[in-house]
Amino acid sequence: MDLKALIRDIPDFPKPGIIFRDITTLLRDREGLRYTIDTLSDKFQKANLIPDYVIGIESRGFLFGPSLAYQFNAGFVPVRKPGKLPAAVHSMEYDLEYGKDKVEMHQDALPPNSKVVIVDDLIATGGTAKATADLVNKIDCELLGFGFIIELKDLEGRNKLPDVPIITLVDY
Ligand SMILES: O=P(O)(O)OC[C@H]1O[C@H](OP(=O)(O)OP(=O)(O)O)[C@H](O)[C@@H]1O
Ligand SMILES: Nc1ncnc2[nH]cnc12
Repeated sequence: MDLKALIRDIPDFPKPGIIFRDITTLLRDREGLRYTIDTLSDKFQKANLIPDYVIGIESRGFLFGPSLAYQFNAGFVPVRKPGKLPAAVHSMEYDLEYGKDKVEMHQDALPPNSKVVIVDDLIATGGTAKATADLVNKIDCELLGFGFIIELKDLEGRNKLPDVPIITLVDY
């Protein structure tokens, strides 16, 4: 299936010069959505990456992570932007193009020695995924790999990530 044909390009959003890869048009397409989740989970399984927990990154990682977790009979753990999670959190700051941002995860979200994968819709500079991997590192868990629907290759975000398999479906 041609997933790129289902992803809409919006020029100059959210600022001039950025081509926004809009996955809402993929999500609303019933065959496209099924194909996306099935293919992502097949690729994980073929690589022998079977997690106990899927970690999804707010907010667009929440659109794919739970379905993937369901396929693996795994749990889903949200990583959120600051101040959203109610219980005690681990926090990790990371650099943006201008300034800084932060991601948080509940301290008790993952039992020690859990096997986890990190899922998001898209990897650009890799800062968000790297910060999420650093959060997992704070607890004694095993990061099996990453899954992204879209990779923006030119930004070389994968070079920031730890040396585990990275599964992607569409490159730009
Ligand atoms: O690789 P990076 O340069 O870190 O960028 C990738 C992140 O940017 C987007 O999220 P965004 O921060 O726009 O938030 P959203 O999912 O809530 O729209 C995307 O969903 C990834 O999480
Ligand atoms: N070009 C892009 N399209 C959609 N989401 C993004 N997040 C970072 N860069 C993006």
